[in-house]
Amino acid sequence: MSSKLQITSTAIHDVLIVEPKVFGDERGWFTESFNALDFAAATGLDVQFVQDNHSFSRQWTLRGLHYQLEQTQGKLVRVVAGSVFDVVVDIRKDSPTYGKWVGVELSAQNHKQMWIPAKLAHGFLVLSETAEFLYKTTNYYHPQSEACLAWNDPTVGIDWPLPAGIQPNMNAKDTAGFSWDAAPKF
Ligand SMILES: Cc1cn([C@H]2C[C@H](O)[C@@H](COP(=O)(O)OP(=O)(O)O[C@H]3O[C@H](C)C(=O)[C@H](O)[C@H]3O)O2)c(=O)[nH]c1=O
Repeated sequence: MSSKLQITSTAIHDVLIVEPKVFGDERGWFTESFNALDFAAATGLDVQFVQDNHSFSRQWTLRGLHYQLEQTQGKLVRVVAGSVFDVVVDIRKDSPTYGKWVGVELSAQNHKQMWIPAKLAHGFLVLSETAEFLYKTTNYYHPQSEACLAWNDPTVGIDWPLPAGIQPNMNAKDTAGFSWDAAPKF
């Protein structure tokens, strides 16, 4: 166990919450948001990241639930401004947690990160007025094989923290996401 990283398991067996040590002082704080050696030591994983992504979203924006069928991407995700409810759905047919979902609040305040292995559907709902979402991926963007699982499929039953009467702010692609039954799986 790395002295600088706290790893917590989730209801999906290989989805991990990663919490880096935050060093506070009279000026503010410092943290190593990613350290390859510490990450490997704390998780036992050997992953190489090839792309960093950064998105800005307004409150109640919901992006997802996305995955790539080819060039599948492992993701290490975090929030640097505001807060989001980050969700992962297990779409691996041979997984003991197939069909299960996990949701965790990631925020600039809690410094929590989520490690999401490849072949999982991922999305998030913005809880704060705005949010900035950063993540590292283990493979490159491959739009031609992108798929989207519907955010509100009753079979998956994700319990999004949406206030009554509020509809999520989504693009057309995500609004037309596959139902659980129709969604391509691994
Ligand atoms: C993902 C991506 C997008 N783009 C371009 C394509 C579009 O012109 C524009 C917005 O793309 P999109 O609407 O797919 O962005 P998100 O809805 O934030 O997509 C992401 O949302 C969920 C939460 C994920 O986990 C995925 O990493 C990713 O699918 O950025 C790129 O140029 N490179 C990229 O890697």
